[in-house]
Amino acid sequence: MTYIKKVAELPGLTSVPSCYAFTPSPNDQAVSEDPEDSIPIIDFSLLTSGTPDQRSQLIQELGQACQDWGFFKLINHGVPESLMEAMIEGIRGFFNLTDKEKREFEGKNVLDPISCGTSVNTSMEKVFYWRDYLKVFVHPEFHFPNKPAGFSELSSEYCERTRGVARELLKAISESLELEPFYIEKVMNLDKGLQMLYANFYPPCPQPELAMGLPPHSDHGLLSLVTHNGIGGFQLKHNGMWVNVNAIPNSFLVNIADQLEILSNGKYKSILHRAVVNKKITRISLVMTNGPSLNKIVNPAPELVKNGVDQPAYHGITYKEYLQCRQSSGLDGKGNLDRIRI
Ligand SMILES: O=C(O)CCC(=O)C(=O)O
Ligand SMILES: [Fe+2]
Repeated sequence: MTYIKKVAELPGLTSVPSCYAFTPSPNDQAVSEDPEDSIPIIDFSLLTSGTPDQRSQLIQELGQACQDWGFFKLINHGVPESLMEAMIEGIRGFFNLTDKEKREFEGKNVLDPISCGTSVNTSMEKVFYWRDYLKVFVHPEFHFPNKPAGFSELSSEYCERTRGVARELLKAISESLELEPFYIEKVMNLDKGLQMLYANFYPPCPQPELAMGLPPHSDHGLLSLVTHNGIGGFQLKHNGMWVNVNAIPNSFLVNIADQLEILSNGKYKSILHRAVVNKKITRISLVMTNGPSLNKIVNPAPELVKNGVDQPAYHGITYKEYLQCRQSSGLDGKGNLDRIRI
């Protein structure tokens, strides 16, 4: 297995090696011409320190964003910008380690607390993605590579802060579903909730139209908080078209993930998104997924089944099994969720 960083740095590389070249389908390449201005923006500070009126107005906007987009940009979230920037530099430092150093952290199994590698699952793929990754379980137990120096301490703080933001958002999302504020927190056992960090490294690519950073997929947890180094490449699917999303500086891109789609019985749908690559600049992204505890069986909330739809739309499944199925079937749109749809 060769890291894509190494491939991209080969002197005189002018074309994509065939094992990274996809046949582009015209349908899939279409990107919406609409300005991205319509993507909802949620002001987190109104949730935590707004007046009761501002808070309830915001919860309504949040519910609308979850329903219409499954996605929003989060501003004024209280995580220091310096910490976010330091994390991106920590990730850069990690991928700049030697191959030998990185190999120490290669995991074998989907439930290994630390793993790094290239593409998504090279043992199954015929064509590889233009992406190196580091994936770490950071809660309920904090694991982390011990290199580069200081990165683990920084990450510990970042994980705790983003977990706090996610919990506050999940409280508001519970309310937007007309459930009591701590509903999701309690039924998902968030005190033992699995939080995972994904660091993605996409080096420049000589033919970005042939390669793919990450294929269309939805995230597996409840809610993901994404940041990046300011380089475009994140696209989400909205009304059948891909929309380019550029982050507002110092904001999070927040997406609804599969367990929240199940819990809400499909009222809030997990969003399909992907990462495209570019010719000039390395793109780094940092994704924090916040999920239930591993042994939690996730079901549609009975309160929501009674209130709206007649029948549960998904079979219950433990989060652990869900992760294992996803790993063995690969990143395939929303295929993993489709398997448990009733
Ligand atoms: O690189 C990105 O912006 C998105 C990454 C992503 O979707 C993921 O790691 O799940
Ligand atoms: Fe994702």
